[in-house]
Amino acid sequence: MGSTLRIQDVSMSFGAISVLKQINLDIRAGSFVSLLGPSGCGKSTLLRVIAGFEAQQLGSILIDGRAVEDVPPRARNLAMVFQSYALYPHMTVSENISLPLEMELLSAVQRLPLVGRMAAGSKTVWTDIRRRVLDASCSVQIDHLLERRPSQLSGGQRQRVALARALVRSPGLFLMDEPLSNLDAKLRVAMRSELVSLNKQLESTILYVTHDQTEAMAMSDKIALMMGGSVLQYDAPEVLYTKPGHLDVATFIGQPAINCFTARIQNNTIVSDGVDCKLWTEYPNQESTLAIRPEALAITNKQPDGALISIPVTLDRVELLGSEILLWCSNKATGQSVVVQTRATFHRRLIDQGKLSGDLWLETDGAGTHVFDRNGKAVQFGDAELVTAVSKGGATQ
Ligand SMILES: Nc1ncnc2c1ncn2[C@@H]1O[C@H](COP(=O)(O)OP(=O)(O)OP(=O)(O)O)[C@@H](O)[C@H]1O
Repeated sequence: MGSTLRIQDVSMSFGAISVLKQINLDIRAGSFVSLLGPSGCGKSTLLRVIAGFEAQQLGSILIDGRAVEDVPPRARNLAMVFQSYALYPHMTVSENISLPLEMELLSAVQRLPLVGRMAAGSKTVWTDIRRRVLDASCSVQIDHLLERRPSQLSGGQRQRVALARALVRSPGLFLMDEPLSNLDAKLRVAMRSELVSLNKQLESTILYVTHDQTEAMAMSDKIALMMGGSVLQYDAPEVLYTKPGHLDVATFIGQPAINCFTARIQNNTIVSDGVDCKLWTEYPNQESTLAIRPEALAITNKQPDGALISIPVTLDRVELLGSEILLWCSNKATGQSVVVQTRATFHRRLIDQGKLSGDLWLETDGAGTHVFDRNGKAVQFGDAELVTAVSKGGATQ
């Protein structure tokens, strides 16, 4: 069974540069959690602190409920997998995988070349090591490569060796730092599902560093989105996407990026230039941001009647992605670019029906729409017309 990991108020600086700012994370045993964020936000540093290669100035790390500040890296019951594989070129695959076990299980005498094999108890330990090397290499399907050297392997095979070397000690926690980023796109996708299967099969806990949101969204039970040394949101992937708590989360997650409009909260309504917006909020007056996911917008040549949000636009460019299509538009009043994502077949139908000619509008019923206050915090809002109806004693359904 995997370990639990608790990170409590961890802060860390390199000299005057504050790299981790009061990080708090609770990671369940057996779960797959990603640290996601842009380059330089502190993901690798946090991993190195957990591994014990760097020391935090404040806060604690608890593995299986035990504070590990005074526990050396080797004794923390964890294994790290790096982007660079870190294999020994002069050793065979088998020797690379067995090395961590040899260091752990054999005495200094038993490790001596030739004579070590004859030392007392050595035979039993070596039998155990060989069995575990075979088990680990079978788990990642490289048991047929055990006698090769790293230079005789492809990138994907080398990464599997690095994984097997981490697996062989059966640690409760795996720390993985961008382990797939040296692989080509196709192999990366294949290895993604293998890592998830391995996580479920071994019930091990995996903390996985990546700056690739697709990778994090595809693999993780939960994602900690980091920026500037802080965790902005720690949630399941779909929650990060559908309920971003902060503007930076909304803009980081999603491809193409969410459309953002400068707006203001004015006497309980949300106002944005060139946008007909019928959103209501109890929030106090202030500058804000209105954000709409590209797939939540529909394009029409009929002036929207009753849409919560509509925007008069011109259609500038169409970009085919395969089954999906991007419609790059600009707001007629402000010139601001707005992107719409839709099915290519649906777009074809609109053209055939002559619905992409003449005056055009984008509209949404409020799905995929978010409002953020001047500090970037998510704002609760509702339908202004519904609120008016309720206040006049009208029906709410
Ligand atoms: N040994 C060090 N000395 C000084 N500054 C460091 C050191 N290691 C990292 N930093 C700084 O700490 C910050 C966080 O670095 P870190 O490697 O943790 O970021 P990251 O999110 O993993 O980035 P990337 O995705 O590019 O690997 C960066 O500004 C980096 O320059």
